[in-house]
Amino acid sequence: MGSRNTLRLPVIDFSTQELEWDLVKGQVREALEEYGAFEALFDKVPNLELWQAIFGTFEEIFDLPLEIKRRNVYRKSSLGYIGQSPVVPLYESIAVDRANVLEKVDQGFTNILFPEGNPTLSKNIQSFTEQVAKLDEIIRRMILESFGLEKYMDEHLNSTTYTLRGFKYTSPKTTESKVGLIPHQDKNMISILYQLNEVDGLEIQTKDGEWISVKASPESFIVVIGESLHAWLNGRLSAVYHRVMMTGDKARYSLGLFSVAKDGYLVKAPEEMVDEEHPLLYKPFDFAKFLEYLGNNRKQGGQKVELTLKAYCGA
Ligand SMILES: O=C(O)CCC(=O)C(=O)O
Ligand SMILES: [Fe+2]
Repeated sequence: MGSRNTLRLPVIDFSTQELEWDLVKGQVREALEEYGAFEALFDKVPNLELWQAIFGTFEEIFDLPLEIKRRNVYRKSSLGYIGQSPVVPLYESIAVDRANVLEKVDQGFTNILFPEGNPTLSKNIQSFTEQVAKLDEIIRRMILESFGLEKYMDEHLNSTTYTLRGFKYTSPKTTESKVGLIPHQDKNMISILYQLNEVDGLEIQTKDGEWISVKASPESFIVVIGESLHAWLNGRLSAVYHRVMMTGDKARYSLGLFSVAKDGYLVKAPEEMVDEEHPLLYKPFDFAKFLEYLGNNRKQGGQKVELTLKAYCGA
């Protein structure tokens, strides 16, 4: 596998007042076919103060003793706290499930951490999610249109909900690169990543196995395709491998908004995507059950099992 280079991901501008829909749709399709990822400019969103406010609370959580984080955050909320594992010691993250629904944020996240309530936090999380979700929706509309799948638009868009995750990568305090997050494909539909401070580290793998270092800017998001969308499109787009590499003496902070299929919804490739040339790759699957399978295998020390969607429901 090659070394990191200075290639840049395609940059796509979603921010003009009158978005040139067909032109941008073509750019999205091309970037996703080549890289499974791109950099998106989206002026309807940047509200750094709001995001830093959300992250300020996440940081307070990161600063709690591990025992308390695990007990209060991980067990009681549905996805919660992950971190301080021997495999990726620099990585920690906190998740808010159903982050687009105010009462779910209140019940599943805020009220657990702040029994006396913290309506501002819930509102900030929900409004961040709502704004970034607009970008997720535009991208998915463009993808469906570009594959001629308009008749599935409402069903597809209604089939998902959003998880918001905050990440902290502790500095390795070395000049040599250390793994912050191991190479992986996301499991969900689409991930939209936003780096909150000046410490870069995200890398995207190209088809030739080269790693592209992403140079983050406050104006842009990194959009990444996950395995669920890859499966729903029966392999027409690939879920891109990416990782985080850390050097130096500063921590890295980022946020990610993940569109995920709702519990109980079967992710199933439309018949238009299946033909002789493209035989069905995955049996229909329930995303929540897939996550459960991943969790159970990990708990049983199943690291040697290939924990991919293919292993779970390959056709
Ligand atoms: O922190 C980042 O920029 C990447 C996070 C990521 O890839 C993930 O959570 O799946
Ligand atoms: Fe990821």
